[in-house]
Amino acid sequence: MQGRAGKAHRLSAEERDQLLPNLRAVGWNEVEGRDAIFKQFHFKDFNRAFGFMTRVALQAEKLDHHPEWFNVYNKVHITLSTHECAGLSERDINLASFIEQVAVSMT
Ligand SMILES: C[C@H](O)[C@H](O)[C@H]1CNC2=NC(N)=NC(=O)C2=N1
Repeated sequence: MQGRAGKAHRLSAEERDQLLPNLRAVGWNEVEGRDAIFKQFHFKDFNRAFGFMTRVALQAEKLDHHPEWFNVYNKVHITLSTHECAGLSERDINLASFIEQVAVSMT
């Protein structure tokens, strides 16, 4: 069981300036009116979309940090935020980074 990836405090402005540009560069965007990030993923088919979700889900369990997500056929919409601090924490950044690795391997 991996420990929790990072503390659950809201990211400071400096941390955001450091950490968010890399995620914006691959399509993550801040959510209007909520301290969260969002990205839409499109896969070739449902199988790949659900395989992606399965791999992310297993990591979310290991990290005890879970996405908010929606799936219809080959599309997966993901919102990340840390409920404990009602905002973005490094756990969200870590999970987003993992999600990107899985997504790249599922194209
Ligand atoms: C009890 C359990 O450890 C907590 O509810 C975990 C579960 N997964 C979580 N996921 C997210 N995104 N934020 C949390 O604060 C959180 N807390």
